Amino acid sequence: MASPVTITADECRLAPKVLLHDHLDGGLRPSTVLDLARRQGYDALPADTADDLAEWFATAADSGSLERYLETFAHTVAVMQSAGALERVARECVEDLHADGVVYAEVRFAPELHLEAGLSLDEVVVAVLRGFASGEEAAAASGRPIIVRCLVTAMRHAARSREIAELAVRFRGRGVVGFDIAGAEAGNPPSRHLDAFEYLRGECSHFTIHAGEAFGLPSIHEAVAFCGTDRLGHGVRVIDDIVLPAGAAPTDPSFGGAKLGRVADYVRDKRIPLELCPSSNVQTGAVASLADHPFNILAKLRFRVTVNTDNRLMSNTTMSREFMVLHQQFGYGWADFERFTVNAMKSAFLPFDERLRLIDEVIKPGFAVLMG
Ligand SMILES: O=c1[nH]cnc2c1ncn2[C@H]1C[C@H](O)[C@@H](CO)O1
Ligand SMILES: [Zn+2]
Repeated sequence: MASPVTITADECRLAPKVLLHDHLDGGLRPSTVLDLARRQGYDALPADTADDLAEWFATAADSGSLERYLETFAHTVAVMQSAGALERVARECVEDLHADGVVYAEVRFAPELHLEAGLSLDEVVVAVLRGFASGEEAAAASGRPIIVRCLVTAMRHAARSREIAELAVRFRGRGVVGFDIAGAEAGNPPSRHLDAFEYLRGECSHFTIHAGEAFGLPSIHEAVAFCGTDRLGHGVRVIDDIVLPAGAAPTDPSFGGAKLGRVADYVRDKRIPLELCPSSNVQTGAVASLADHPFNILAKLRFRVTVNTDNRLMSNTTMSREFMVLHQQFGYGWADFERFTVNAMKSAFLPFDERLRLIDEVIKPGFAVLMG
């Protein structure tokens, strides 16, 4: 389906965007990785200019395997071990999202990966929140505010999820709005961390789970049915539980004859948001190509789809670029992007009244301008 309008990259930057799935350690500026490495004496970087490093990350991450994709994080995590480095990376993250026209973001990272130089979990979170606050202040002073909140991630192959869940609750109301698990999915099912999820549910706290990315439907089933997740990180393989009408093309405007299995039905009925990350999903092999991405099918079937970056450095992307990619691939126009953005804002872990305010005062007026 061709879009009735042609959308440009500049216009995408102007759109008020909402980002729910972005990793702090996957979004560093290449120049900052180099600078921090020099200052800290880290000499294992695979390139020594910002351009070469950017290209190295994008190429190495473009592996078709989540495990190999994740290996690239060794270099970013290595230079994020001091309070000063964490604060700088967090502040620059807000600056970059703000420059890209993001109005609300939830940025996640795994505090347990930043303890090598002796920081405590709490000190790590404090440093990151300080960086976010300083980025927000600068944005507010520019007259175009951005709100950035933090999700703390536990690594699914490790055994600290309960401790990290307690960290999320301890920092609730101070900038942390939820919890996540990430890392290599195969062999590390969400149910390994049931204790953390039960604790969070008892605390009326929010969480999302990376599921249905490298591993299929069983992982999504566990995340929604056993763990009770609020959202799905990716969740892209929910498509494996959907049978399309014979001969349906990915751009088919109607999938009325689609047959949903029990898991897909549950995800859609409960309006469980899918944090889809088109470019990253191709790099990790979650989908074979952008043309094969089920984004459009899921959107047409009225799943609660949202657009996300995952790792801006590894995928050499931004929210605007993900919008452009979807526009070029599926012909989406502003009404579609407004719907995906409202989907994201409704699904955020921010208090309800603040979500409504952003929808009514920022997102809808912003898209109204673009729609002329
Ligand atoms: O897409 C992903 N799937 C699973 N784990 C991921 C993904 N992107 C980043 N991570 C991991 C690597 C990071 O070090 C960690 C915390 O941000 O989360
Ligand atoms: Zn992710």
